[in-house]
Amino acid sequence: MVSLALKGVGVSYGRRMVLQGVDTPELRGGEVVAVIGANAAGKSSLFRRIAGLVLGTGQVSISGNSIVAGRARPSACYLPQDTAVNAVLTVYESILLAFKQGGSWSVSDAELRRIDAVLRELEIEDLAFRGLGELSGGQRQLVSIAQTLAREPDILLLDEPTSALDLHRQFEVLSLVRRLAHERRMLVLISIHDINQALRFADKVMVLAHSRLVALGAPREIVTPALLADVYGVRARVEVLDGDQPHVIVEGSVKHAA
Ligand SMILES: Nc1ncnc2c1ncn2[C@@H]1O[C@H](COP(=O)(O)OP(=O)(O)OP(=O)(O)O)[C@@H](O)[C@H]1O
Repeated sequence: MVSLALKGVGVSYGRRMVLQGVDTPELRGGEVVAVIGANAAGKSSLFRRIAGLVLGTGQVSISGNSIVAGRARPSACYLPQDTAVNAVLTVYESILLAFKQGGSWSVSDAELRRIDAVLRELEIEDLAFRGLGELSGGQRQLVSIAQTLAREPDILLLDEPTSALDLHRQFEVLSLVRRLAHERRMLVLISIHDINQALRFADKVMVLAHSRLVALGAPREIVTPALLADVYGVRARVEVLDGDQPHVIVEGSVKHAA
């Protein structure tokens, strides 16, 4: 089973350090880890560092092997926040291309069935032969997710994958990702601003603030009013709804507290 561990990981852009000293215990396949934090906290930078797309200090180990930036690493697949659109391709072609990246160009029936299954699971079969350029923002986001899932990576780094999706689609995508993580023993790191979705779908929460990892653990233990005040500057309470589901209710800003 795949595992990921970070030791003293840092990221700088030029002389500006945006993350430092990020240490984690071994995160294992089969888990969904929500990475949360305010805007510019370094969530995308951490993902790029894990994917080997930016250099930095410390050590990223995947299944015990240290990762070196710039080397191809098919086991970790990064879905960026903003994905470029090649308007010439159809949805199906774009998924096929993403899927075949770095591999042979022959396509087996089993591989075509895998793409069909991903389209079906994301409920976008009707888009298969539409051009990418004619899709809505949410539809494009679903296609990007399909491209990533079709590759069946061991580690999936999803950077705000539901930011453009409606409520139904958010629920469906997060449920699917959670199910696939558990079934395929895939490790999923997902950056997400909706704390309630993180509480609902993640097995663990990782919190970035003040250029550091400030907390990592079970969502209901980590997400407390004190943490929300520190990380987001909000006054909030956590209520248990539907019997067992914790839910964050934001009441105001710490700055404007009486
Ligand atoms: N390519 C880059 N060059 C220089 N600075 C960068 C670059 N990418 C990100 N940064 C800076 O690094 C910091 C962290 O950015 P990052 O995108 O990792 O944050 P984030 O937590 O993903 O933010 P958001 O929630 O707003 O998407 C920010 O201050 C940002 O301006």
